[in-house]
Amino acid sequence: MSVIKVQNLCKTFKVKTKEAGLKGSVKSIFTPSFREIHAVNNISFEVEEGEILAFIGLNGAGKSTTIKMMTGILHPTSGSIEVLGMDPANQRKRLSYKIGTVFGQKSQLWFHLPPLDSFNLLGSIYELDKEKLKSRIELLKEVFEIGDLMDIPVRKLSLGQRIRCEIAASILHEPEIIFLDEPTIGLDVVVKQKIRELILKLNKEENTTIFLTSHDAGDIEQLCKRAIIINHGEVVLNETIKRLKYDYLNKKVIHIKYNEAVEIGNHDLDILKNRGDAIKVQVDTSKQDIEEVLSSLIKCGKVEDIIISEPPLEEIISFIYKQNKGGDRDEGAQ
Ligand SMILES: Nc1ncnc2c1ncn2[C@@H]1O[C@H](COP(=O)(O)OP(=O)(O)OP(=O)(O)O)[C@@H](O)[C@H]1O
Repeated sequence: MSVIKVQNLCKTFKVKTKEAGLKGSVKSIFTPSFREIHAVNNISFEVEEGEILAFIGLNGAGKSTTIKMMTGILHPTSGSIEVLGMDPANQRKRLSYKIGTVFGQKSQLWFHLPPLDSFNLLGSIYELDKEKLKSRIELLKEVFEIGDLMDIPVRKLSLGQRIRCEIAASILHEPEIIFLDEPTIGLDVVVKQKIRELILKLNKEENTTIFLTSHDAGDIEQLCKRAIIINHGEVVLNETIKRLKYDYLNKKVIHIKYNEAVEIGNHDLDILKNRGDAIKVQVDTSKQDIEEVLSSLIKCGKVEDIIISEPPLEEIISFIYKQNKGGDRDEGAQ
């Protein structure tokens, strides 16, 4: 069953333009001119109940504008949105009881208050029964391991601690859908992994539908089953992660350091860099078994260090854009 239905959605912003200098400023007062930014340009997609969907694109592609329309913050210019059978723009309050939002860069917790106070305030806003709120807070304290943080003012929490509290706060009222906009931004790898585990647990145990935007390939690979990629406010790809992995997320880079210079031999390897004692090899996992490549490299000499990395998501998205003749951008489409 689809819990989100978006059809031919458009959002156009009208922004005032001004010529440079004092003359331009005066002219813009008496004869203002405008230009249009088509932030979201005729997109359609659906999200199934219990799905974790990645909604990705480079800066300025239209992700936040779409989320804002789906949560009722912005009104569409044209097209339609249905979230849990409701029209977000006209039923924003009713919808807010059923959805949760986390904007990684903005806090919904009161900065100078401890999380417990914010949780109690949010409980009142969502009109939760006192006993139910208490037991929900107890459960979230345990699952999110935030029991020790509940009395510390939010401004004194680390970013990772704050994000754990943010996500807990966003699901206090047991929403059916949560919108996570960059939930792991700025976090170190260990905390990132913890947040990913919590998101998966939430999806599994409460069957919460998750609409996720992220610039982190790891988030997408580990959490999502499907990704929608947008560019210039248009959907350029709507594909399963399995397919995406096969087509685009299949490149891994092995950095290997030996204690002395080695001879790699006649292997069928895509060597990006060879310093003798340090070698960088790219593996296309859809064609080569990474385990086999690793074991052949390990046999070449005494290994001091191995790192396996993947290309940044931006690189992958740019590649997809080029394939779809979209081109890159960091500003609004005209
Ligand atoms: N209130 C606004 N007024 C005018 N233009 C806007 C407004 N909000 C967004 N835009 C423009 O719409 C386009 C899409 O912006 P949006 O914030 O949706 O992108 P995004 O994909 O979320 O980018 P990012 O990853 O940087 O957050 C951009 O060109 C942006 O400048």
